[in-house]
Parts: sequence; C-alpha cells; structure tokens
Amino acid sequence: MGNLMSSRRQKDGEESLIGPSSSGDAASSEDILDRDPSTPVFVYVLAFFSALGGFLFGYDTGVVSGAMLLLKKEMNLNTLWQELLVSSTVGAAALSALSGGSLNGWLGRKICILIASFIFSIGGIILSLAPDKVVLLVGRITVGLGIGIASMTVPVYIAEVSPSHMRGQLVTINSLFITGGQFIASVIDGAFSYMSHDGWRYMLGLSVVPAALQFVGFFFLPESPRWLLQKGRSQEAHQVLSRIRGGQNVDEEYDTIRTSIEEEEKEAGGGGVVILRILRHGPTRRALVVGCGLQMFQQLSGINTVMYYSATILQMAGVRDDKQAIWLAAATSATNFVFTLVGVWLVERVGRRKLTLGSLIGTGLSLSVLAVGFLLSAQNSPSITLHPVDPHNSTCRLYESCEFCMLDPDCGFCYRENGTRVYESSCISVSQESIDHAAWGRCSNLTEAAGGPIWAYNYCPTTYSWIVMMGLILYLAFFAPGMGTMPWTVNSEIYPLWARSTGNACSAGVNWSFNVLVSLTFLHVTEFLTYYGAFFMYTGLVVLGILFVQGCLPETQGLQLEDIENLFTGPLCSCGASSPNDSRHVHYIRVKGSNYLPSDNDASDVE
Ligand SMILES: O[C@H]1[C@H](O)[C@@H](O)[C@H](O)[C@@H](O)[C@H]1O
Repeated sequence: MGNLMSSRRQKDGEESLIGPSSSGDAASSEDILDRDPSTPVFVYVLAFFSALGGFLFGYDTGVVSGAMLLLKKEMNLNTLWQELLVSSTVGAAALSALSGGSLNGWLGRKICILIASFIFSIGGIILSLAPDKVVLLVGRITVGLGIGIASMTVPVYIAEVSPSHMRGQLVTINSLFITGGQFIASVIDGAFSYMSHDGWRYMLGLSVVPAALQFVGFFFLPESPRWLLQKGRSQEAHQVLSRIRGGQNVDEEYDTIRTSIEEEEKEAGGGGVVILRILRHGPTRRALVVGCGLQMFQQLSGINTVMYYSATILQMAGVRDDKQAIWLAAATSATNFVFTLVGVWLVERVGRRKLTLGSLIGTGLSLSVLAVGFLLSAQNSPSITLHPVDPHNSTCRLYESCEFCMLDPDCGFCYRENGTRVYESSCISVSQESIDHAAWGRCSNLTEAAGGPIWAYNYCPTTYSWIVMMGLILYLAFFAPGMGTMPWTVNSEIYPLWARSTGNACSAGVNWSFNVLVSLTFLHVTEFLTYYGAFFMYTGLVVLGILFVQGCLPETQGLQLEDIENLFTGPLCSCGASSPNDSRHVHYIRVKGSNYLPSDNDASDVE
C-alpha cells in the first residue's frame, strides 16, 4: 500500500502542489499554489453553487431570532411556540442528515443537492405565506429537512470534485457560506425589523432566492466523478473528471480513483448494511469516531449558546433598545463570518490539525474570560432594596440580589439607575404574555421615559460587561477559523468512498443532535450552575476536546482522498504520539524537479 501511495503522490505532485507552507517558504509555496495550472475556474463554480447549500443552512438557522421578535407580537406566540419554531428546524435537520446518508449513496450527490434546494424553496414559500403558527411550524420543519441533507452532502461533493492541494480551502468555503448566511440573515433581520407588520414574511421568505439559484445552477453541473465510478458509470466519470479539470489529461487521477475503489471494496468485505461495515472495519470505525467526536465537540464548545446569548450580553452592557440590539447582534455574526475567512486562508497553510488545536485552545481561554466576567458580575450583583407586597405571593419576593432573581425564570429585576448606580430595585414575577415586562407593579407598564424604571429579564446590570464582551469577541475570533470549520472539512475527507455518505450522515447527525441538546439545556444549565458555572463547564468540555484532538486527529492536508484511510490503520488516538510512518513516507512530492517533504517544518506530522 505504501508504494502505491507514494507513486500516487508523485503523480499528483508533478501536476499540483501540496503541503503546508512553513515559516521559511510560505511565500514561495503560496505563489506556486496560486499559479498552479491544475485549478480550472470550473472547480470554483462548482464550489460556489454547492456552498449555496451552506448559505441556506446559515440563513435559515440565523434568521429566526429576528423574525421571532416580530412573530411573537403579531401571532401572540407563547414561549412554548417560540421554542418549537426555533428548535423544530434543528431537530428536523438532525433527522434528515441521518437519513441523507442512504439517499446520497443511492441517488448521488447532485440529486441530493437538487432535492435540498427544492425543499429549501418550498419551505421558504410556505414560511412567507403562512397564515398561522401551525403552517409556520410546517415551514420550519421543511427547511430543517433541507438543511440536514445539504449539511452532509455539500462538503462531500466539494471534497470529491476538488484537486487535493486545495480541497481543504474549497470545503472550508462551505463553512464560510454558513457563517455568511448567518450574517446576511442578521442584516435582513435588522432591515425588516422596522416593518412591524409582515416584516417576518420577508425575513423568512427571502431564502427562496439563493435556493432557486442553486436549484437552477445544479441542473447544469455534473455529478461527482467518484460517485459515478462507484456506480460503475466509468465512461461518464472519466468525462466529468476531465471537464472539471479543464480538459487536462486525467487518466492517472482516474486510474487512481478506480484502483482504490476496487481495493476499498475488497478491504471492506463486500456488501451488507454500510454502517455495520463501517463499524466492523477498523480504519473506518476509527475515522467515524474522530468525525463524530469533532462534530460533538464543536457543539459542546457552546457556539450556538454564545451566538444566542450575544443579545443578552449586549443588554448587560447597557443596550436596551430592541433595534439597536438586533444591529449589534449582526456585528456578532459579522465577527463570526470574518474569522471564518481567516480559517479559509489558514487551512492549506497550517493544516487541519494545528488549526483545530489552536482554535480549541483559544476557544477554551475565551470561555474562561467569559466565565470570569460573569463571575465578577455575579459577585457584585446589585442587591434588592424594595420588597413590595407581592399579590401573587411568588418566589421572586424571597431573593436578596439581582443574581438569584435573574436565575429564576419566573422573575425579573425592576430598577432605576443613575449613571452606573442602581437604586429602588425589586424582584418581580415576569408577565405570562411576554418576558418584556413584569406581571404587575411599576415594571408592568413601561414607558420609554428617561429616569423611569428598567426591566431586566435574564440579565443583571453590571460594570463588568466589558470583560464579557471581550470574551465574546475573543471566543468568535478563535472558534470560527478552526472549530467552526474543521469538523465539516475533516469529515468530508476521512472516509473511503463506500463509507463517505454514511460517515458524513452520522457525523452531521451528531452535530445537529448536540446542537439541539446544548441549546435546549442552556437555560436549565444556567439555572443550576449560574452563568459563570455554565461557561466554566463549557471550558471544561473544551479541555476534553483539546485532549481528543491532540490524541486522535491526524493531518489530512494534501493527501488524496483515496490515501486518507491509511491514517486510521493504527490504534485510535495515537496520532498525537506518533504519526503513521506511512504518511510520513508518502509525503514526498515533486516541486520543480526536486523532492519536497511538506512535513519537514510541520511538527504536527511528526509528533
Ligand atoms: O460550523 C457551523 C458554524 O460555526 C455556525 O456558526 C454554527 O451556528 C453551526 O452550529 C456550526 O455547525
């Protein structure tokens, strides 16, 4: 196998360049990459149209928060319905990602992307025309089904059509489109928030535009040549490969793919249910553990609670106006987007492993900054000075400080302020109809008048909000380039072809399931552990993630998809201790007539 791989590598290397740049030769390596003649524009076109699936994933998960502000007033939604409309999409995505695996293997990547964009379009139309909340729920479930299929198919398709030296960058563009979708969604939310009647219809319905664009575009785009070969449609596969490679001679690449598909089939031991074959076959079982583990730790790092919680963090910092909060939330998703761009730039320069590890370490540190900020706020939480007679005899009257009052979901903090000084403060039950005001008393009927009482639900006024804000920005800056992107990128490349759709379906399913778990439990977790406790807990989970990545994630940069399985032949979680000799052996590539070992300056390969 080693020989086969090294000969493949040389073939590959003569045409294209791979390998991380090291400090010494960064510029030259970049230049050569840019000049590489083996990257025809068509690959970018394919990546763009596929990544529209990522855009829709981001848009539809992101747009709902702004739409909900209008919807809850217009349709008089209670908390249960609001939660249903938000989580139903993510829940449906989890289910459809899991079932997308067999669909992908059966119908192919192209048809699955077409199905996803069709579902997105239908979902968008249902949402924009919905006459009531039940139809809205149907629409949200529909887009969730589209998101699930797109989230597992798009990275696989891009990985399968890309030349190996830029596969990481192109697949990571899909993640860029996810955060781009979330950012555009927040801008659209801001723009239509002024339209209190029916503004939400535009917010939710506008996703039809990229969905239709993708649907039409994909009619003209080819199926993945790897999938075609697997299905025995060899002539078509050869034609498509040559079209994607801009008419170059693709015989060698084609032979490599065909040989490895044959080998893989033999090694994996014939037919049967794919997931069972994956679990029985050591290398694929280990790849699946790594893939699912990465997706699990992505969600356990708390990204979606941080995104969700940004509005509250901003409130703590003194932003009271709804509209202003919406625009500042757009700034949060812009930060996420901009730093994902950094990930696209870094992935082929430092490699997947270093990028993921660096990102996780930074994420852990930022989470502890967030936790310390919340801890200081809690320790200096304003005390309750007024105890008016409570007509409902609720638990709210028992609290002595804002911290405990705020942690009780039935209560809110009503106060006045003079600069940063809080006075005349009380803890009052929240209204059943809306969390925006108290059930009774001076905060039940709020006016915008200056000097009037202020109602704080879910947060306490504090002078330490700047630490929390700094933690939030640091968090996004570290999370986005690595942990936000690499779980998707790595999963698209670690499985052999026969296991690729099922492997990605499982790992995407894990991502969505932990997404639901973390977002649904967040409020309960904060109730039991307080905010600082919750963020210290996420810090602990990130530490576990660092150990996992350090031990188990091999470097896949520059390897041809067919060679990556060999990285998983050793025992699981031995990557940090020693890289398989094989991979070091085969990393030689030809650069302008001389041998070059990409890992010479790359500690991650030789650890
Ligand atoms: O990779 C994405 C990205 O980081 C998004 O910002 C996040 O909302 C998703 O859950 C995640 O899967």
